[in-house]
Amino acid sequence: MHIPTPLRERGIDRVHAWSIPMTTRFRRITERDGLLLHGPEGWAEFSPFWDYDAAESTAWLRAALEDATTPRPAPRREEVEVNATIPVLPPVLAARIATVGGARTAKVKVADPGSDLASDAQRLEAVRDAMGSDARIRIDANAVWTFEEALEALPVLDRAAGGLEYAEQPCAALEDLAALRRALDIPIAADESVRRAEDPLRVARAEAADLLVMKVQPLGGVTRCLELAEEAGLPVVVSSALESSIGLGAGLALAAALPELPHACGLATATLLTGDLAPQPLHATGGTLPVGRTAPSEELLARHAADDALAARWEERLAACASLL
Ligand SMILES: O=C(O)CCC(=O)C1=CC=C[C@@H](O)[C@@H]1C(=O)O
Ligand SMILES: [Mg+2]
Repeated sequence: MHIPTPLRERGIDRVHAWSIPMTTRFRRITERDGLLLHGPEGWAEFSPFWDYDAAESTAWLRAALEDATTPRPAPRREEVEVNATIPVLPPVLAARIATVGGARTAKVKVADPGSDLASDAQRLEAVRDAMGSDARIRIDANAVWTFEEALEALPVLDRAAGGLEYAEQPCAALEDLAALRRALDIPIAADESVRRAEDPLRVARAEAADLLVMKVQPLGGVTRCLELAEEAGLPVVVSSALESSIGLGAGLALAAALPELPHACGLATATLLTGDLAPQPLHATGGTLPVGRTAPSEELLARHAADDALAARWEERLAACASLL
């Protein structure tokens, strides 16, 4: 694959396109794909979702370039506590994956077009039953509710879950998030209001969230996330963008470098992929993941190589983003 000049100049000497089917449909996708870039520090991942245009995807490229070419920040911890991530599934299946990898925290997807409030509540009840009373359960509504819908749904789901750790992005608008915080006793986390906003700190200034979800690629890299976290002054939950274990490693580097990490991180998503690029994929044990750089094997790069048509789309996308750097 052609390596754009600005990347070559930064020391990128290899680019590889990959594609791996997901175990379950998540975020309306059934297949995860992207590029790995190799540079002086090792391999890094560039894998913006296809609904991100070139301008928005350029932050993802900055993140990958930083990770491939500059040393990661000094870690303050060697392992990171992670949550199980539970897609919109029937209660029996949701309960089965709630404790995968020994997780003591679960994040349950709700408000999907394919589910309703009653089935979301049943999923939460099943997850609480499976995990026990001391586990933490959070939900993620991906910004789909109106304020009124959230005001109705959140107390119902809070009861079904036997208490929510927090609700992630119940509504899209900052005013609605702020009003929910005032109206309810359930902490609110901002995700889309951070990762897709022109100003990721506006949500903190608007007092519209109790905590911030940070994803390394959409926010432009580990260093930028650390700066944003310091400026925001709110607790941070590091979460993945459904990367392979190569990209998850950058999320773990951020989680390891944050001065404080009071909540489990959403980085245990390698189990949502049917395969991985690293011989030892980042699958949690004892509810944690180890911090450190993960390298792919040649065998797995070959096994999961994108076909020619997909590789050509990625080559084009890389060129477009590189020209915007
Ligand atoms: O936070 C987690 O437990 C895992 C990551 C996760 O849920 C997500 C990753 C990428 C895209 C998203 O739709 C989703 C999220 O909204 O947080
Ligand atoms: Mg989210």
